[in-house]
Amino acid sequence: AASLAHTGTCTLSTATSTHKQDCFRRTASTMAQTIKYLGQEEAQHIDEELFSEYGFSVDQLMELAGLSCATAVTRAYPLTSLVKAKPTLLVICGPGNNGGDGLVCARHLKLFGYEPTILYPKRPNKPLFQGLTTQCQKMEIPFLTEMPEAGVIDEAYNLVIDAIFGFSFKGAVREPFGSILDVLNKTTVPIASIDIPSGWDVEQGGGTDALQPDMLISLTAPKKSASSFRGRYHFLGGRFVPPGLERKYQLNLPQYPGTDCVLQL
Ligand SMILES: NC(=O)C1=CN([C@@H]2O[C@H](COP(=O)(O)OP(=O)(O)OC[C@H]3O[C@@H](n4cnc5c(N)ncnc54)[C@H](OP(=O)(O)O)[C@@H]3O)[C@@H](O)[C@H]2O)[C@H](O)CC1
Ligand SMILES: [K+]
Repeated sequence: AASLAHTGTCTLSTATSTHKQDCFRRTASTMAQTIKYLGQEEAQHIDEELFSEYGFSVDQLMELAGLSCATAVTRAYPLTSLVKAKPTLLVICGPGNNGGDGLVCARHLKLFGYEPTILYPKRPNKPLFQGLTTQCQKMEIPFLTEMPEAGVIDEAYNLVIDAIFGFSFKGAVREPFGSILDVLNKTTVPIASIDIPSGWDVEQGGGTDALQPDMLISLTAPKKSASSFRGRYHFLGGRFVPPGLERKYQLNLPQYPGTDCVLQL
């Protein structure tokens, strides 16, 4: 029965439970195709409208986005599943709001029992990011002063969280992030990318030498590049979209279960 293909939830009485789970996952993923995959400008317009028309502040949405990311990570990599003796994670934060999501995510993961370490090489001189950095320091999360070598990362951490670039990334990667991405490409530890795998074109995806994350957490709605994602876990987070905005952009968001802030696609 396991070799039979289904497009709906399997009702075969002879099917194994694994087969039924596979069928269920395929059905969910077929349904997920109806979600709108956003272009770069569209994602930026939605973001701006959330602030200008809908009255949100950046810190509010960043908190919800970062909490979604931390929650999704706990679903995909529960504490009990980690292979290293300690539940260590490396969170790499970039210079924009994607990096801010990473700082919030790290803080919540610490509260969830993980041991995050942060690399934050380019810190914007703005109260929001200074506050998020202080909060992480007060949570006793260590900050690295430089990117470790690939072998050291593989030895020391269970997972890398990529919060380097999000939907405003454009052009060739500038330093110090080019070297950081080069190291990440040499690691074997799984990578969980927030919103976009860093270095990927937001719409076209990554080239042959691009990062291949094990997990992608799309915020608000997936971006076009998410259709090239081949990792194991694709989650949707950022459950804050008002109905008028969802209608205007025809996002066709799936219903989040109950009070959950994430949904596996
Ligand atoms: N509505 C939502 O879903 C929300 C999502 N959030 C998160 O915010 C990011 C988008 O944040 P934004 O600040 O607009 O942009 P990024 O984080 O993607 O990056 C901007 C910084 O990256 C630098 N940059 C851009 N291209 C390159 C490059 N080729 N090389 C090096 N550096 C680059 C850029 O530098 P500049 O010098 O150009 O200024 C910026 O510093 C979204 O993806 C979500 O993760 C919000 O948290 C909540 C709402
Ligand atoms: K990212």
